[in-house]
Amino acid sequence: MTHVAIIGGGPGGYEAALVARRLGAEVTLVEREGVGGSTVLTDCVPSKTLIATSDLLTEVGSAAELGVQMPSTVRADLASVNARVLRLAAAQSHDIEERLVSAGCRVVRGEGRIDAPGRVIVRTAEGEETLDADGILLATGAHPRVSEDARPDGERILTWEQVYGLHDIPEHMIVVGSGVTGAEFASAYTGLGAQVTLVSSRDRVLPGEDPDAANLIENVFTRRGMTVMGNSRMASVARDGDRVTVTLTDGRTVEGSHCLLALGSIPNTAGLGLEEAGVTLDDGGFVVVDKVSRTSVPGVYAAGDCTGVLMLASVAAQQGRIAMAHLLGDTVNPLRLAHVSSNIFTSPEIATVGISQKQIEERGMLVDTTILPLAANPRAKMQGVHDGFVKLFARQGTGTVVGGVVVGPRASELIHPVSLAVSAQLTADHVAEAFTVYPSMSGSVAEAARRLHRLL
Ligand SMILES: Cc1cc2nc3c(=O)[nH]c(=O)nc-3n(C[C@H](O)[C@H](O)[C@H](O)COP(=O)(O)OP(=O)(O)OC[C@H]3O[C@@H](n4cnc5c(N)ncnc54)[C@H](O)[C@@H]3O)c2cc1C
Ligand SMILES: NC(=O)c1ccc[n+]([C@@H]2O[C@H](COP(=O)([O-])OP(=O)(O)OC[C@H]3O[C@@H](n4cnc5c(N)ncnc54)[C@H](O)[C@@H]3O)[C@@H](O)[C@H]2O)c1
Repeated sequence: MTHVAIIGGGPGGYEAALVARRLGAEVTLVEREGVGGSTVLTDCVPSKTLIATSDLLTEVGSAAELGVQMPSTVRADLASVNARVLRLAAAQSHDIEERLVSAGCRVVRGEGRIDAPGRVIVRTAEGEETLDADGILLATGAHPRVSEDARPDGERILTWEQVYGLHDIPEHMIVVGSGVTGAEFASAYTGLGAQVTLVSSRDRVLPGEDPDAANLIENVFTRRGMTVMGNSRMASVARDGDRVTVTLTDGRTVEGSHCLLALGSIPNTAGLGLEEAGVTLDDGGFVVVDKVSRTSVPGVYAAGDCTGVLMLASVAAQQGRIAMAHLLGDTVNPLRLAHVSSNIFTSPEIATVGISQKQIEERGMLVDTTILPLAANPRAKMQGVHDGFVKLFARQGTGTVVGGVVVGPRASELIHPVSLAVSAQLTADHVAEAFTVYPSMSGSVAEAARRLHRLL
């Protein structure tokens, strides 16, 4: 039987393990922290659980518009919120481990490294174990980037992994970094009632995202009382008792009660024996892979954040599945990044799929674009939703939908018809002709598609 050794138990690793078992391989999964990985224990699952509470409070904040009087004391008990966050994360990790074990995978708690192609050494609490494997998958993820001059102390200066230890809503949270992580936490703590300052090194928040969506969210942030500091690069963070001071590279300072560092991630590729085994890394230390997750060494595959390819849980899982299909001789469809859908869990949410406006402009693609504000949607009016839009991109000539952006409440759900259209290469007319419920937010997806109708 083919033996597969997987290092790392996040979605890149555990989804691969399940596929490999289904394809008849013997599987050993090595994980040093907990099955589910950072996704489940520190990143995706905890942050979205925290955001669920923040969203509820944000919604309650608009109750008066819908004719409901709420007491002014509605507030979150952060100690209970964070206890729930950690409980849910631990339960999900446990569920995934049970799934793996009942599927017949062997899960080893320990630190793995490649000794040579075909051999993994695991350091466990009991000692060392050698695994001889026909195929190896690296799915070791990434960890928060910090700086020498901004050292997290786990109390006032925090990484996103440490915020669940807080028992009280921070009086003034300074979030440094306005990528997806920074924007989500800035939005969440604003919803939870904290004063928030977002320090952005670029001229706008979410620099890598759709410009209309980024402008909208920045306007919402400032309207809700957040201070957004553009073109502001952090040089250092210092703590003095219960105050923190963020000093910017131009000498300005910002003072608050807490600081959250959201400066990006570093791949977990050091100390894994990769260079010695001949696995090529790029300048950032990410494992270089092709579209079927192969590294430069035959039989060694890599998936997820350690590869730096679109750092999303869904992409990590897909890379892992593809790697196992390739290794074990099943039908393989190479990774198609042009079909990926993702969501930024700010309030409102920003969901995107397929090709972006930036890519359209850079590639000079002949694409028609339509943007339809949600404010005109009857359901949105009934629900008091004022911010959001649907934006669709369709190829000129064929009308094929190649991408889209939805900004609004539960945009993560509303994007699905657009995602289906992109992956099935449907035309805007197909999307327009499908019935939508009246009244519904999804009516705006169909209406936007109708606006793309062209007489060919
Ligand atoms: C705050 C935050 C929120 C996010 N929210 C979302 C979201 O909503 N949706 C989304 O799609 N993505 C989200 N992401 C991105 C997502 O979390 C990552 O893309 C995903 O975790 C990548 O999965 P992975 O399997 O590559 O790595 P991980 O989930 O990081 O798992 C890697 C595992 O490998 C283990 N490991 C590392 N080295 C070794 C070793 N030598 N031996 C044994 N084990 C080892 C680690 O302990 C870890 O458990 C978020 C990221 C952050 C930072
Ligand atoms: N909802 C989701 O799916 C979700 C949520 C969070 C993260 N992620 C993924 O994780 C990946 C990483 O996102 P991220 O936001 O953690 O990292 P990022 O690298 O995208 O953003 C970090 C930001 O910090 C800024 N920065 C760095 N040093 C700074 C300094 N000294 N002062 C001020 N700003 C500074 C950078 O310019 C950058 O804009 C992304 O691929 C993202 O898609 C996904």
